[in-house]
Amino acid sequence: MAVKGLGKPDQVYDGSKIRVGIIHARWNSVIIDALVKGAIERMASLGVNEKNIIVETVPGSYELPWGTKRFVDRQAKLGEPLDVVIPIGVLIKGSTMHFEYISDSTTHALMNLQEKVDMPVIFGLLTCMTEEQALARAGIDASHSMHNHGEDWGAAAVEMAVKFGK
Ligand SMILES: O=c1[nH]c(NC[C@H](O)[C@H](O)[C@H](O)CO)c([N+](=O)[O-])c(=O)[nH]1
Repeated sequence: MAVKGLGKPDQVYDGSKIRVGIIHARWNSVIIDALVKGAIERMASLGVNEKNIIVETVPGSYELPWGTKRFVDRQAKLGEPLDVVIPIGVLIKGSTMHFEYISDSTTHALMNLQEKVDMPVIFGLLTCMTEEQALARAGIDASHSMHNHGEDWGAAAVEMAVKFGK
């Protein structure tokens, strides 16, 4: 019996009235692209209009917190305010402590950002020990051993924006 993983939603949420921002890093782009695609496809299946999904990028995961804050501010200034934002990054452990420091600092910064931007900031950071782990969590490993985590992030974005929107 599968124990781990996202449980069934308490109801199906209608995303037709929300605007979502996706801001993704450009490191490990093959994995990033699969995660972004999965998030967009799941949100479209929940009624989010693709013209209401705005995609922005930053160089790496470390830039996600500041980039997200400025992205949210910019959209508000344009008169196209976001209801929820999904920062997406893929960190893969190398031979130094770089991975640990970016993973930890970026995670805390994204969590704390929610109060500052007053909207849900979905946690779309993969922190993987190997490339194989990252490929599996984007649903693109050879054995398709796991589903695409981007789909979970898309579903969480719709639920949080609809359930707790302003
Ligand atoms: O998004 C990532 N950024 C990474 N580094 C770049 C970092 O996020 C910043 O862009 C850079 O340090 C400049 O600020 C990574 N590694 O170093 O391994 C990584 O795996 N993933």
